[in-house]
Amino acid sequence: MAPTQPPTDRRPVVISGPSGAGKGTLFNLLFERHPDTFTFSISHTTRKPRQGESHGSHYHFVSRDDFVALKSQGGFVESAEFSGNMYGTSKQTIEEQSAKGKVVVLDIEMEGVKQIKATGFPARFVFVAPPSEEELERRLRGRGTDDEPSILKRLAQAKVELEYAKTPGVHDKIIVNKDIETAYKELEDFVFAPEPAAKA
Ligand SMILES: Nc1ncnc2c1ncn2[C@@H]1O[C@H](COP(=O)(O)OP(=O)(O)OP(=O)(O)O)[C@@H](O)[C@H]1O
Repeated sequence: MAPTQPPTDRRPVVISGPSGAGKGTLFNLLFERHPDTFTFSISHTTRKPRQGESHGSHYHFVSRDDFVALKSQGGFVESAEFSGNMYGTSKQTIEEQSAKGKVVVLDIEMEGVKQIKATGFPARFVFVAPPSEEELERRLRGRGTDDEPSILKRLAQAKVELEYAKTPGVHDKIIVNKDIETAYKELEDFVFAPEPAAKA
């Protein structure tokens, strides 16, 4: 049976895994089936807003100087630069969203996961794996959102991520997304499970 009470474990849920493994599909189901329980973390970025994007809703749009200052104060749990723009998840944003009673969900790539772990920020780490590399390729092609170079890049990166995920203790839960409803149930069960007792 689907849980009717909010999760007792309030730590943010960090979801990572290769592009095309089905992270988005899974957390969209979680948001749909538990409206008002979860929220996405809103990232900071130095890139300019695109048409239709608003400050505080899609991103916190900040100047490079402000970004760098916040970073040097240890204000980000993770940050990265892509195509000349900086992106990061601020501790304050997570804390504010948690204070509104929501469980924060973060969709983060592997380097970000490493950074969050290094800061010791309390979080739960879920890795979504594809059933096989062949199926991952089928899904990436089937999705129809990427051109050939992008698909090849994602597949190469997937190998690195799948290798990293074998490191013991990195993830609290590994979900192999074969059948979507089975994988969803695993995610839901994990997210709603009580917080494990602290080790003495
Ligand atoms: N269990 C499943 N069985 C078959 N197809 C699936 C399954 N889960 C997801 N898919 C499909 O695989 C494709 C990739 O899924 P999705 O976009 O959710 O991946 P993602 O991990 O969020 O990727 P990205 O990191 O690039 O955003 C989509 O077309 C989706 O519909």
